[in-house]
Amino acid sequence: MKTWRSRASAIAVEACALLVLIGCVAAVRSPQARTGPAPSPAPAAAAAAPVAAVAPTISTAQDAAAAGMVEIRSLVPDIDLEIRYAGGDNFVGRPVAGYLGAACYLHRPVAQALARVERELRAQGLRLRIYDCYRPVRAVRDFVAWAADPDDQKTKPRYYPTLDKSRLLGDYISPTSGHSRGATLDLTLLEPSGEGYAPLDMGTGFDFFDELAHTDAPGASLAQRGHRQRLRAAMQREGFENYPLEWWHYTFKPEPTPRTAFDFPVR
Ligand SMILES: C[C@@H](N)C(=O)N[C@H](C)C(=O)O
Ligand SMILES: [Zn+2]
Repeated sequence: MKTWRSRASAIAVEACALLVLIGCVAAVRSPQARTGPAPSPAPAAAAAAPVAAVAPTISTAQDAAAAGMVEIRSLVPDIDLEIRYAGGDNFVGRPVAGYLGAACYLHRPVAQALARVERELRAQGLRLRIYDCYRPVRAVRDFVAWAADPDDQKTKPRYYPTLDKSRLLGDYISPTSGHSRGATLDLTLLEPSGEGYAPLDMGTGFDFFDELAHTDAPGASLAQRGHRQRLRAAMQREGFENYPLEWWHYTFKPEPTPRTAFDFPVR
């Protein structure tokens, strides 16, 4: 027959086991235990957001050369650049801090890989349009401050009509963006149109923060998903990985400086 002492120790063991289990579940659910921010409801959102697992250190490099980066036009002089954060046509609705000009800086091997993508696409009659490349840390801080201001909703109809502004930080705007490490860029495909080139229909515009922008969104038409897959295939062939929540966002792997972010201005 069990004594009260042995019954008490059995209960204590069970209680400990329960606590361990609760601890494990809490750890799995805790944002600190994940590499990315809060999960989105759609299946594609199960992918980890492009947030550094360890906060990167910020380099003191004052310009691209010191950072080991090159401007893409030094390799492809006529590449199509539409650097949105250097002007007012973006989700913030004004030029973003740190963008003093419209330029695309990337670490040299990343820029070289991008030049190869452009060359392969030109052979198929297509081209790239680049929306953003290296993004200074101060620009990311500007995004974070904008996201924290609920009074400024002027770009909501165009950029996040279905989402509350408080939901953008994390899945759609990273507070420690890979762009600041110089191996990530945002881009789309262009096709011949009239005298020049026009963007292929991707189903949403650049920086449209919505499930429809998830690369494999079931809501996109077959043709739109086909265009997204064409961009993804061309980028993957040269070592770039897509972020599944944004059809336009790619990172070259392995990153040349995975633990270092930069803060020199884009000019
Ligand atoms: C803001 C958007 N263009 C983008 O780049 N989003 C990802 C998640 C990022 O901020 O790194
Ligand atoms: Zn991006």
